[in-house]
Amino acid sequence: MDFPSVERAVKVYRECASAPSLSSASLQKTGDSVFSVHSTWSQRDLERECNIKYRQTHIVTLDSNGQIGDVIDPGTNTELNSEQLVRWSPSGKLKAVLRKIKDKKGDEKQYLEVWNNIAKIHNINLTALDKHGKVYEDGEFGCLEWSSCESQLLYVAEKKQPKAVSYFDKSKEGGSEENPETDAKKKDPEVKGDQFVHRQDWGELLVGKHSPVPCILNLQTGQVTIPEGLPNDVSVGQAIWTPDDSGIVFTGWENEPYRLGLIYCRNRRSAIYHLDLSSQTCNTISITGQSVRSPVFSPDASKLIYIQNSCHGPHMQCAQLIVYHWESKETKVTVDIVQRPTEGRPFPGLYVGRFEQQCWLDNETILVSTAWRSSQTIIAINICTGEVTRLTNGPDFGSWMFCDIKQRLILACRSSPTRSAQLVVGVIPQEGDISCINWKPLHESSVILSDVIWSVITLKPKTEQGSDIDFETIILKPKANSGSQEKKLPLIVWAHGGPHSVFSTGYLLLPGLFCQLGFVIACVNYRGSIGFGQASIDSLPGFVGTHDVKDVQAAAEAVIEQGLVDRERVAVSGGSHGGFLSTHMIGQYPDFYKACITRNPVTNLAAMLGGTDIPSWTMTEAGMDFDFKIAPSAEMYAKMFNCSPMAHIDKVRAPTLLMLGSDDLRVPPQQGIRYHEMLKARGVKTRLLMYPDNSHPINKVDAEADCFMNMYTWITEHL
Ligand SMILES: CC(=O)N[C@@H](C)C(=O)N[C@@H](C)C(=O)O
Repeated sequence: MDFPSVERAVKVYRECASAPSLSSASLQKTGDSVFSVHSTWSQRDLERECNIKYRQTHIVTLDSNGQIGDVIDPGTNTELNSEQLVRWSPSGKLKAVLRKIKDKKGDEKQYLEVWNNIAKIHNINLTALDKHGKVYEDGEFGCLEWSSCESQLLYVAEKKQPKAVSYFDKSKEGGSEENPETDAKKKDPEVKGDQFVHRQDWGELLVGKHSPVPCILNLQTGQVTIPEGLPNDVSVGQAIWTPDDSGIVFTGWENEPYRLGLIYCRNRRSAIYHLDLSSQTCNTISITGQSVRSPVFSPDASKLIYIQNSCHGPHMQCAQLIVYHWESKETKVTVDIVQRPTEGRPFPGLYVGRFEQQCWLDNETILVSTAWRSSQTIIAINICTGEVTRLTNGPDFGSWMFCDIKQRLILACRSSPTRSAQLVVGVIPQEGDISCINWKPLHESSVILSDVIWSVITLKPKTEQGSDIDFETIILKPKANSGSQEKKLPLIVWAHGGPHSVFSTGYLLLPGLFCQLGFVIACVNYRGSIGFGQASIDSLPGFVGTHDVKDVQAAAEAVIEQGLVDRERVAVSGGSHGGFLSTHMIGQYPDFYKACITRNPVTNLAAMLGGTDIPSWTMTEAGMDFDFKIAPSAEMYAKMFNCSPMAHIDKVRAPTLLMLGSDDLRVPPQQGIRYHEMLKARGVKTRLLMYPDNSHPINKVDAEADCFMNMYTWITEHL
């Protein structure tokens, strides 16, 4: 078959990759029945080789019936690359902005600004205050919270460490009149001989984040204080004010005995704490020995909700929703873990990282997005009864992210495999069925793949164990060929990473690109994916390399049975655990797959254990309990090796492209390098691309684009 030219692939990449992705969106009430929608987007800029950030504003009015009236787009997109966090005050009159700026010497400085509707009214140089290290702006720990009286801001930053100096540093032996700066710095405590002490951080994508502490900026004095009374050896994040501003509530992750990588791992031991600022006493609110996160107060301040799941086992799990009554201190599980959804009770459970800042419809109902089989769905939860109502379930958009709620106006972002992100608003009915929402788009999707059609198929597993758990596959087909039997198309089978994550029917850049270029794509949500109940998740550890492999193969066969695909031209792709699966497929089905493309693949669990930021993961997925003290035995290493792709290396024949991020702390590049060397030594065609300054996702703009073009040329050369 003639594949589209490389030039065509470049053009399609430019078009599809130009789709902006939403970073944040919020609603502000700006008048009677008038709301403004501020959204921040990130977009690849191939010319500048970076992601740019910009803000868009829309105005939404409600008519006399309380329904959406006009949507006005003033066309005021503004690029904003120095803003790290933005937070509107409770009254909506002030806006706090954390900004990162390079000074004339090229050193990075962080400022906290406050704006009113006319101008900037405060600007505090946090770096110059020198009370703490960098402010956290990530999605795990980061926060920026206004006190209810709008005079204080709460955020999280790296704890200031005593300065480490050499025993031989003469400048430290005494101040001098010529060097007053040295004298001033001498006021800070100094520790001799600590310069090279290893300080563990929170791992992949959280490099340099060791010991976050809460910080309070008083806007009247311009002073920052780090509250006293914090628990020892706990990393503080997601801090919020208590309703009367007398204290703070936060998530604290245990630092001891050592940190395990936090990103993509919602099973780290943590607790919800309440610190009383005047008495400087700190108490736990949640029970200990769990993994908890995201505390949020109800609007009437009577209840605190948070998310809880086990701190043992799989890295992502179905979670409980906990309600804590602030006065009585009583705790209740309001939404429990769902083992197996059924036809009568299809809700598959909660899979939530963090609640949105404003998630309350009223004092009883919260709104949240969660994985629901192969879609991302907005649900409403009555926290008194635990009743769950699905608010989004249309055929056109499979991915819905809840953004904000003001009064009964809801702001959401939706997408599908053929349409990039689109902001929509709707009004939640006061009475009757709250899922009857007429959604109104604020703009068109910036990319529409009109030549692609998508569907989801449900499959039964072909293994005895766990055979009662079904799984799904998202299929993308080029429209022109979807009805034709004559010209069969090449197929790419795609496996997601994790393994406990999911492909949702939102905008999928790489699968969409390949489909635009004439491939059929099967994105497999094998057993163990999130969104299908806890029993599905628990069915995989101990069976990786078997159950997941069989499900991926069953999905490939099912798509071929539909008659559109040429079974002689099948390739496999995936990153990380998806790379583990891709390399397994070419080892276990050497006649079936004609090419393999993989990003930072796990190829040998036994070897990964010593180099990854999540040694616990390698043991759990191989079916063993992790203990912080464990020094694995030879049998344990054997178990990990035996379920790895490396155990099948002798059978591999498919040409294999490996793309590695040199700075990946999650799956060390040696995993891919060794696999590449083993293939070379066996005469199997292979190519290794190493992307400097890229970590696990390989998502720097130039690297990502280069990955795609190399994937395309590799596949078209070998299919
Ligand atoms: C928990 C985790 O990070 N596992 C990795 C091996 C993995 O598969 N990561 C996923 C999220 C990825 O796609 O990179």
